[in-house]
Amino acid sequence: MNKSQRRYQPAAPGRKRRSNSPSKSKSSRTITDSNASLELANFDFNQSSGSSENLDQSTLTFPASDEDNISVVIRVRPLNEKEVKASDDEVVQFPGNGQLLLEGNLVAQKPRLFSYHAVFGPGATQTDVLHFSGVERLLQLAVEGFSCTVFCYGQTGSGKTHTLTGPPGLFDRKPDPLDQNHGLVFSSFVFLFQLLSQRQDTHFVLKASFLEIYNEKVIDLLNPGSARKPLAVRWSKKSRGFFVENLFTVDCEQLDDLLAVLEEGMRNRSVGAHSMNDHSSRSHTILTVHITSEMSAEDGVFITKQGKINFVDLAGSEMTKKTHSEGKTLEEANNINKSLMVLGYCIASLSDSKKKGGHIPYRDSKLTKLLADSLAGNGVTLMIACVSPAKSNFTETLNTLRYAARAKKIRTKPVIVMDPREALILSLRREVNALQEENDTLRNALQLNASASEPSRSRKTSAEKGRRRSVSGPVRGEWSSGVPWPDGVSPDLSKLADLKPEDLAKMAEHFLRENEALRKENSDLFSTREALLRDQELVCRENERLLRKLEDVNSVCCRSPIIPARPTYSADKVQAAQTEAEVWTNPLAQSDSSVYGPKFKEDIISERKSGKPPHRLPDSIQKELDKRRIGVASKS
Ligand SMILES: Nc1ncnc2c1ncn2[C@@H]1O[C@H](COP(=O)(O)OP(=O)(O)OP(=O)(O)O)[C@@H](O)[C@H]1O
Repeated sequence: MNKSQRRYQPAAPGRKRRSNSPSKSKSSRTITDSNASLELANFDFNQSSGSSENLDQSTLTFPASDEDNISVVIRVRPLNEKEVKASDDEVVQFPGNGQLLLEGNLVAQKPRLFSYHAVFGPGATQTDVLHFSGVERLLQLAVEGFSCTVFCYGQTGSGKTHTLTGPPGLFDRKPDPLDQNHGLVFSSFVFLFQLLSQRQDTHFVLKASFLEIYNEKVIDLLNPGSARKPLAVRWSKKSRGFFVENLFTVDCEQLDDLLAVLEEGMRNRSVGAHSMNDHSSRSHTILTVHITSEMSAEDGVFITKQGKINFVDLAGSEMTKKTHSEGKTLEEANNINKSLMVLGYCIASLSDSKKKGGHIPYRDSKLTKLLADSLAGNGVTLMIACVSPAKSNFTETLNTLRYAARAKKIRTKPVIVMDPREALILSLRREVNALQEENDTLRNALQLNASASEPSRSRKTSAEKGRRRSVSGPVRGEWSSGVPWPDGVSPDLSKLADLKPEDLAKMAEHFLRENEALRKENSDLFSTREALLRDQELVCRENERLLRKLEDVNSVCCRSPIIPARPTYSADKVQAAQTEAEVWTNPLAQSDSSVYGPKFKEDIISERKSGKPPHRLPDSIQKELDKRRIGVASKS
């Protein structure tokens, strides 16, 4: 990439930013112009502003709460030329408070009211989406070490690509950085570099990758090669997540480098035309910026955090009858719909509180494998659902709004990703500091010439610490660590000056023993922690092994004509459900009473005695079995 050709100003001059007043925090608000409306409800303006003051850097959990829902905002695009020409009616209304009203399509249908974190009307600008969708807050969190994702979902032609990267053609020529049409990705990059420039105490390293999932194949958009060779998606034991093997990542020292990644990927992504969109994305794309930060913490310890932000532009769901897709476009549409269906099942399972802890079919598509962490793992996620206001798209709009409402119920547990060794060193360092403080307190208690207030303060501190360590509090004649006083009675520390030298010597000896006991306790705690970490590692490995086994079993099940395939949430499953009469099993292959019960076993035995085939098998399989049986019979 030629960097010199792509040099931009870090902060685009002349771009007006709407200031977010802190006083508007958590307020409902509507911004309207001639034909625009932007409703914001229950939305924390502080959190979406450019300040990182709210972030508690000392904790390893998400600052708002230890569990948080996926944020969901809706963007309604204006009617397009075709819809205007056809005098299509608008069926979407904006009552305010982050609500959206979808009018009934038929006279008999009731209007439906949905509620989200924010709703952007047709007149909302790209800058409005940047400031009020919460993406700025996500960028701050990514800088703090969280794993963040913004994904756009919606039917084909609803404005996903427009929202993320801008209108079509923007990247056909060298893009103008001042163009107000740039999407969220471009303006996020600018905002990100502004954030980084404010953090002089931290060293940042940025790397970016850009991939697409086209017909269930992962293609590197920064290094597609002439053959567009697909890359493998694998499970990482270390990060406990899926990753794309050999994906090209580019070091991005400057804003230019990030923008060059965006341009390059946009040029290489798969785009096609159908009757509902002339520039339809035929693949899902994931642009990831990895942000590694290194800052000095305490006593020369450096803390490294690995944050990231994913921008996911999903291909639009499409009704192939309406898009008139055929041939290659039809194959693409089927793959798009299939992977979106798996995503839908994952979202439905995750949002259903009754299914908490149940199986989530992430492994059924590449898209869900790569989004697993964003959907329910340790990430912070923002979903932008794009819809059309036109009556002709009523069904698709209703589906998207339902999908989005479900996603809103999903809770994730965001955590900062840190190097485990560094985290351990930091916590050990903190323990050592606490011990040193304790020593100082004890030493202070021994200083005879100290001012009168000194011993009383020391006594208070020691007593407080004793309370912290001992559940039942210090017992008379016994120090908090359990080391008894020589004569069984603790001395009055406020009268240290009156003590005899031999008593003081005894006391000093006692404090030394006390200190020794504390060190031992500390080292015991560390050994326990080490043992626990080892146990955890073993459990993880075992889990890993079982998952691999499960995958093997699945793949065997899917291949075998005898064993029914595991129900997967895919088009196949729906088809199978529709033709239930065709679903069959081979009970001879499975006679485990724990699965089928004793009655089932008896049935099989009686069926075997009667010589009847247990179930009607498909003809081709039955013929094959008969052939083999004949073969066996003639041999014998
Ligand atoms: N909010 C908007 N304001 C103005 N034009 C818009 C808006 N949203 C979408 N459009 C226009 O509508 C057309 C279709 O949008 P876009 O290609 O972004 O849809 P999409 O959801 O990404 O579709 P697909 O899933 O087929 O890729 C584009 O010409 C785009 O510029």
